[in-house]
Amino acid sequence: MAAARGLVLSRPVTFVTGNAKKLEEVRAILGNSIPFQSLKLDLPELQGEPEDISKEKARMAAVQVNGPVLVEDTCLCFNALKGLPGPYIKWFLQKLGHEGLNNLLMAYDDKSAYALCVFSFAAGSNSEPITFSGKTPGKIVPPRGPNDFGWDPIFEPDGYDQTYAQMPKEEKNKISHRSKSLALGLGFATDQDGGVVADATVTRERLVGFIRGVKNDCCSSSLSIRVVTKFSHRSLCPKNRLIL
Ligand SMILES: O=c1[nH]c(=O)c2ncn([C@@H]3O[C@H](COP(=O)(O)OP(=O)(O)OP(=O)(O)O)[C@@H](O)[C@H]3O)c2[nH]1
Ligand SMILES: [Mg+2]
Repeated sequence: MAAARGLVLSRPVTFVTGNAKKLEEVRAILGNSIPFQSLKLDLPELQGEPEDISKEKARMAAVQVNGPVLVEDTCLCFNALKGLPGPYIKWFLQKLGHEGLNNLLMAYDDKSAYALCVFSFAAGSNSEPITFSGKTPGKIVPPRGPNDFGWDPIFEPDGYDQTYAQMPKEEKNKISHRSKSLALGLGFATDQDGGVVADATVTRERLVGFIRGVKNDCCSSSLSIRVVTKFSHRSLCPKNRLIL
């Protein structure tokens, strides 16, 4: 296991999002573990794969903030539709509503879906962002529960008989796509063996890129971040945690 050492960033991390509910959840999940500030900005979004969309958001955010940033992109993926609406869920939800989203699956027996959250961290405007993805499997159901956040009322996570919307917030935050992604990226939630509780993937190449990027942007001391993660590829580094 690598020795623990702090990484020093020039400025506190800014979580950039135009979505107040995301911010609320990120605050609840991170608590006081990692200090961060937030900036309400609705960044333009690429079309394409979730990871590329998230990374590009991070690049744009880092330029605007001129410092270390965290962004995320959230997808709701229907297996019968080969992952669509995916990153386009915001527009599908706006145009079709909960009923319309259910109707998209009318022709299919398979109602399974997954919520995917891709966080990207860029240490500064010259750094290549690194992404962390968290995924929660479930199924699409007719809406149940309060309608205060997006598609929460129509997503029932596997192993639960409640939709995200019906679950107490703390319960959702324990198992959500968002908390899994954050757990992987920031080493927030660790299990009893010290492994990260996350259904997510990170490769050695991405970590190396991240470390290089952070080193490029390291300056004077105002915030120290410890990133704890676990290689998901068993042959690469089973049960290992990397502490930067
Ligand atoms: O029911 C939900 N439970 C969630 O946990 C969740 N997380 C995001 N969303 C919604 O899914 C779309 C993602 O689009 P999105 O990632 O581009 O977000 P956004 O544009 O709202 O904010 P941001 O891009 O400025 O961060 C938007 O409609 C969000 O409201 C959620 N809905
Ligand atoms: Mg957006």
